Amino acid sequence: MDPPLAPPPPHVIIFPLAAQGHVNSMLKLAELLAHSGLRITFINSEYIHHRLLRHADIQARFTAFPDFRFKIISDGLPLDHPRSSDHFMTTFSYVKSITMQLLEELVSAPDRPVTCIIADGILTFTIDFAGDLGVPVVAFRTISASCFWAYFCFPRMVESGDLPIKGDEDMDRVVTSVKGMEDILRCRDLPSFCRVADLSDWTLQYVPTQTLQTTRARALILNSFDQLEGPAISQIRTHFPNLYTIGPLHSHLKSRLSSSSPSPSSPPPSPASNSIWEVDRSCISWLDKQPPKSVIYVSFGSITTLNRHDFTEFWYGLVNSGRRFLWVVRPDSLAEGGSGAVPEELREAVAERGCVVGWAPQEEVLHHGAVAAFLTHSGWNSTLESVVAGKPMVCWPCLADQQVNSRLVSHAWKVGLDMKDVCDREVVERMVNGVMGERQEEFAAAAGDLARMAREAMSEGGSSWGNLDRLIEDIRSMKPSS
Ligand SMILES: O=c1ccn([C@@H]2O[C@H](COP(=O)(O)OP(=O)(O)O[C@H]3O[C@H](CO)[C@@H](O)[C@H](O)[C@H]3O)[C@@H](O)[C@H]2O)c(=O)[nH]1
Ligand SMILES: C[C@H]1CC[C@@H]2C(C(=O)O)=CO[C@@H](O)[C@@H]21
Repeated sequence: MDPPLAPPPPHVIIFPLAAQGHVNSMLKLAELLAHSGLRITFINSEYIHHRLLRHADIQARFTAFPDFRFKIISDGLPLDHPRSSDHFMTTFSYVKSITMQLLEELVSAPDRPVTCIIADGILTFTIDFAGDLGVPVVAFRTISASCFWAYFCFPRMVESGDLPIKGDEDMDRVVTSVKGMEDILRCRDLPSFCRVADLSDWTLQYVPTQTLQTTRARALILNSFDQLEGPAISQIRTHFPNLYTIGPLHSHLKSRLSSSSPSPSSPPPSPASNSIWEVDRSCISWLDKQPPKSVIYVSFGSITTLNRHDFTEFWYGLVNSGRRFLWVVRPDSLAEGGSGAVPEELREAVAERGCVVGWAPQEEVLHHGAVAAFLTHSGWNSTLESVVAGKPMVCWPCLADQQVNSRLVSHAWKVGLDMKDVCDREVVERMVNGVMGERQEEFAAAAGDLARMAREAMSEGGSSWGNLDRLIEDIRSMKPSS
């Protein structure tokens, strides 16, 4: 008699918000779980998938896992829609309207019984729909634990009078109702959505509500590590007994792939690209020609746009600093359209000391020996990548969680400067020279310590490594939907 067939591996559906910063970290998680033998179905919007196929190596990378599938959905917008930062509020309601049918289709596939769904923590309606189908949901919030916790404390902030923020005079008022972070947050450091006087503002209601709804998920995954955000993580644990801090995911993935490579002495795999923009590698050749630690890398992420005034102030501040700089200016970076071209009188200096590309291999750039520091918008992926690379930061936060993240850099970890709420050429010049000049050693030492802690967390025996093993065992213990 033939031996009984081995049961199929657990099948996990991964459901990110259709945005570069979310897809990036959730694709890294997908690769980690596939690498451990789980079956994955990754839900991508047509817009994101189309661009990943064009600009990243996802086809080649994921065919290595025979059981890996992409499920393509619409985000409700035409493919040529510019998708600036405020389009998410439109897509949330459209994606919610199609999610029940989408999950019914996936869960009813006879050959791929679903074990669980890992859903973006900003899409908690998935918990209800999956619950109706008897499928557990694990939430993955792609922002910092500190920002997640600030959103979670929203009701306490309103009750204590910390919110609403009454106007400019309030911005430096200390916020005392985010437990564990009383000594660090001012009004101006709260997520940008808090900068409204009307508490019934849609976004101010939606994002904290999604955060509070997360308690109804079976578990919570955060792309962070215990030593990086101890105060917030210990508070979150009191509400989420099943909490998995498994970050920095981009580097955790490399650590796992290296440890399982045929010859551990082989160089770590080059960072897999999840870019939805065409990467211009000419900046690496340019960096190769620069002296060690002589360049400041400048990038404001995948959705931030700048108005003409801010663009001009950054151009003058960077040139006047006298430093070499590599600046990512996405084709859609300028809020009013146009190319963000160099002001005529700066062209000679830029030609001499600057390099401008539309999209860079950021992880590789941050690890390059010529790069001394990072002028960033403080998106969470960029922040973690700079932490792992041991590079000090100048932070110019724009949106959402970035305000919290920049405060962590300057006042919790002390690995850089926070240029929050200012865009002025003298300040840009001063801050760039602050991290690259007189205080360079101080910031580099602190950034080096943080990078070491990150390496420990995602090495075998570290907290993130152990938490990921625990998450995988938890998933294996779940019964697939019949
Ligand atoms: O030239 C570039 C510029 C960026 N990146 C990558 O693009 C990602 C950008 O992610 P992030 O730094 O998190 O910024 P956003 O794209 O703005 O991410 C959105 O999503 C994040 C996760 O939820 C939030 O923290 C941010 O505030 C939000 O704006 C990072 O992995 C970068 O390595 C490149 O590869 N090349
Ligand atoms: C545009 C933002 C709305 C919320 C998302 C987010 C989050 O809190 O998960 C962070 O920044 C952006 O990616 C999204």
